[in-house]
Amino acid sequence: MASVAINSIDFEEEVKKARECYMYGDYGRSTTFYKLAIDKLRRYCQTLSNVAEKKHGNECIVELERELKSTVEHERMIEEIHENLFKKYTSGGGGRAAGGDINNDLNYGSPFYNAAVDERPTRDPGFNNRNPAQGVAPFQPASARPQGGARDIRSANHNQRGRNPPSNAPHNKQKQSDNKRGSNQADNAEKRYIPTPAEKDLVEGLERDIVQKDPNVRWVDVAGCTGAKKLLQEAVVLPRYIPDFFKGIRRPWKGILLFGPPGTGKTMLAKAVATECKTTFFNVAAANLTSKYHGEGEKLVHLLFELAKFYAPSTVFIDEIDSLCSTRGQSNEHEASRRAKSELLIQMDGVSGALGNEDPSKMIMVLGATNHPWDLDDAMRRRLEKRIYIPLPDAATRKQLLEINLKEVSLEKDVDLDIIANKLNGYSGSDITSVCRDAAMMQMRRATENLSMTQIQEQAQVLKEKLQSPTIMKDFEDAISKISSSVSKEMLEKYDQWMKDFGSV
Ligand SMILES: Nc1ncnc2c1ncn2[C@@H]1O[C@H](COP(=O)(O)OP(=O)(O)OP(=O)(O)O)[C@@H](O)[C@H]1O
Repeated sequence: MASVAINSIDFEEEVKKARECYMYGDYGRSTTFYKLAIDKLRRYCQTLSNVAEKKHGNECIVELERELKSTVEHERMIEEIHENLFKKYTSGGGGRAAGGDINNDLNYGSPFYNAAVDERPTRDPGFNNRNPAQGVAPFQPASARPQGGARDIRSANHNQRGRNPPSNAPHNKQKQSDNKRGSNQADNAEKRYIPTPAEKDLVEGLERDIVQKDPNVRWVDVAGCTGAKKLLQEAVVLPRYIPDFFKGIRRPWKGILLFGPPGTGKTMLAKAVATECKTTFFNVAAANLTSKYHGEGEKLVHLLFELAKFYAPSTVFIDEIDSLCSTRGQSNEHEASRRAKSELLIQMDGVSGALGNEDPSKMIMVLGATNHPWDLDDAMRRRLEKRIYIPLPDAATRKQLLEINLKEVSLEKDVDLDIIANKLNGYSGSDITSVCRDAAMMQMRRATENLSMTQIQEQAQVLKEKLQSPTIMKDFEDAISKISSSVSKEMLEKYDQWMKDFGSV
């Protein structure tokens, strides 16, 4: 059939999706999209008066119906395979362990899956080797064709199995709703979110850049911040362990804001929350939501929360949240970021629903961080109900930070950490890390001061011994004189004021 010239109407999108779903083995959704497309095209043809156009439109309908029929057949075939497998395991031959889950058994990763026996459906011997695109009619536009060539239909079937067990198998009903979007791997394997073809790239990007299974930062790794730790424990950790108490008026907070000068440990605190609560950690730089994935911010935010629900319990940490949720209606606000922001607000409202279901294992906690709390949108500020100030470290915390940073550095006896901590008044945690790093490098600088690269190579062994000598007090004094505090007095006054106006204690 010739390519269709009726490009202007909106059934193209349905055809595109129908074919995409078909290519990826998602026959159920493919069928739905085909039906929608056919319906739209049929109605469109009824409005045509030009005979040739009408004839062409009807030819397209016939072609789409043919594609639909083949999709339905494939869907049936997959269901049949599942049924056969089910019969096999329930007739006693499969040796399933008591209490085992048939859905797990149907996964390829399962010990019950035997590729040699179960792989190929018998109904259509050529099916597994066929490029699915060959089976479908060339209804264009070409843009509607999936890019990158056809995917192996066997892996598509694999996905189909992992994703949705056969709808007509009664034993699967419960599991099916629990496991709607993800593959349910064998018992000990990690479950994975299976995206739709349209979501694939974004989900892969999110999983690569954002999801962290174990951030591995404990409370003890974060110096000071005692008040913040206590509040976070009360707000995040305790509801997970004693959910019955955190109901009604005591319901957990929808979201928490960590604000304060840069480099004071906000990110570390968020990671510690995720580690201590054993939640999946989503570490999102808000700016990425609008810039890195051009124009897809809204979709990305939506998917981010889909993933968070799927991998729940989750902690969604949004750093620099002010860059996404700055005061609304500013003339320079881009439409895409406005939409992403609205989606974030909607999703955050939904998060309380996740908590409201009273299942702590489904809990999603949104933690925002900002160095510019005064730039936050009112709507977002309201949703970040608990607002915790992470100030510059006090003297005791500064000493603790020095100890943490210098635990692998040998120090001369004259090094007095209390004196250094006093000198670092006004420095942030990351400023202190920089001072320690610089001080620890002084030894190497002294040793290599007048040497060329060639001489350094030649004297490597002697140098190595010299570098064993400890860091001295003067190294710290020199480092402090070179590195100044990154936070100004005016900024600190601004934080204090905002804390008085909007902060939580
Ligand atoms: N309280 C702290 N305990 C231990 N290390 C800290 C602390 N505060 C800062 N640091 C050091 O500073 C670095 C930066 O900390 P972190 O990223 O948590 O700060 P932040 O407040 O999130 O900064 P920003 O606002 O710039 O994102 C850490 O990797 C760590 O080396």
